[in-house]
Amino acid sequence: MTSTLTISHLTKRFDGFTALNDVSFSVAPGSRVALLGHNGAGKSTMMKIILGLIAGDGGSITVCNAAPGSAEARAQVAYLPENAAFHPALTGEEQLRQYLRLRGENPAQAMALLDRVGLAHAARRRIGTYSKGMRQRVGLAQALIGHPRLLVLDEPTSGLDPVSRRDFYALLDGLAAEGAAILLSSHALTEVEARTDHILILSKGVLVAEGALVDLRRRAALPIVMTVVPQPGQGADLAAALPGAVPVGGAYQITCPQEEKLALLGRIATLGVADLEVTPPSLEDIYSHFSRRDGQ
Ligand SMILES: Nc1ncnc2c1ncn2[C@@H]1O[C@H](COP(=O)(O)OP(=O)(O)OP(=O)(O)O)[C@@H](O)[C@H]1O
Repeated sequence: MTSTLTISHLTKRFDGFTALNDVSFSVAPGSRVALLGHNGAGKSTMMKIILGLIAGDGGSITVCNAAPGSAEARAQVAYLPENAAFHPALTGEEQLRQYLRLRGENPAQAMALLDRVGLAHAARRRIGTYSKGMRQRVGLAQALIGHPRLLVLDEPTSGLDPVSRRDFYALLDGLAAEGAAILLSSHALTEVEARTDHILILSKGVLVAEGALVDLRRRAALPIVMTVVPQPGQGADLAAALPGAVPVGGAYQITCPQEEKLALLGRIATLGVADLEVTPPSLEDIYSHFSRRDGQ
């Protein structure tokens, strides 16, 4: 399948400072890709290059089979900045109609777009009265104009409450299911872990890890944690049978390397415990592992 976005050996320097160093990756249609990295890692720089706002210094980049920033690419790419700003005196509908006109589309689509992002009820209210979550939805509605093949979203859920975040990702899921490719940056690793298919980790301008969460987890080879709940009155026996187990609120936690997981599970099963929970390393653990390896 042809990639919607292909970046090959991309390098960007600012006055001798290397913001992106030999970065290569691609984004397939219908995939939800998270771009992670510390402050200053190069995420925004990458997005600006994808959008054609600035040029790279080396390497190549193809956006929807076109050069970034070309009319062909711009027609197929949508961007949502972290803090989308709108005219506070316009209603949601008026703002959307204006964007539609600017994109050469029929302004009558405004209500359908607002409905799609759950804002139809507030379409005739001024944006100045909208909450942050509602303004983000206006931004997303604007980004949906013209059925883009690639959505570039810069920290789209920052400042949103948990329900708004969930709704926002549900919308993205629908777009991805229709074949749109989504590249989003985020510092909210827990939600990224659950809602994206592919993860890119940038550290000081270098792509230090890339893959599905399950691949990154395997490559990081971080220990897993087992939480074992003893049968009533059996805590001391359980602790004696599992050297290294740490008591935590009536249960015992054991940390073990991935490769010893199954053997340990077998041993625990013979002990007749009341309950058992296996916690794999989180994306936060994996992210720290790959970022810190490079001195972050
Ligand atoms: N126009 C510029 N001139 C000089 N340096 C720049 C310029 N734009 C970005 N940089 C530098 O490039 C590096 C990457 O910046 P960038 O904004 O891409 O990081 P980021 O990963 O988006 O960070 P954040 O999470 O804080 O938004 C930083 O060190 C930044 O200071």
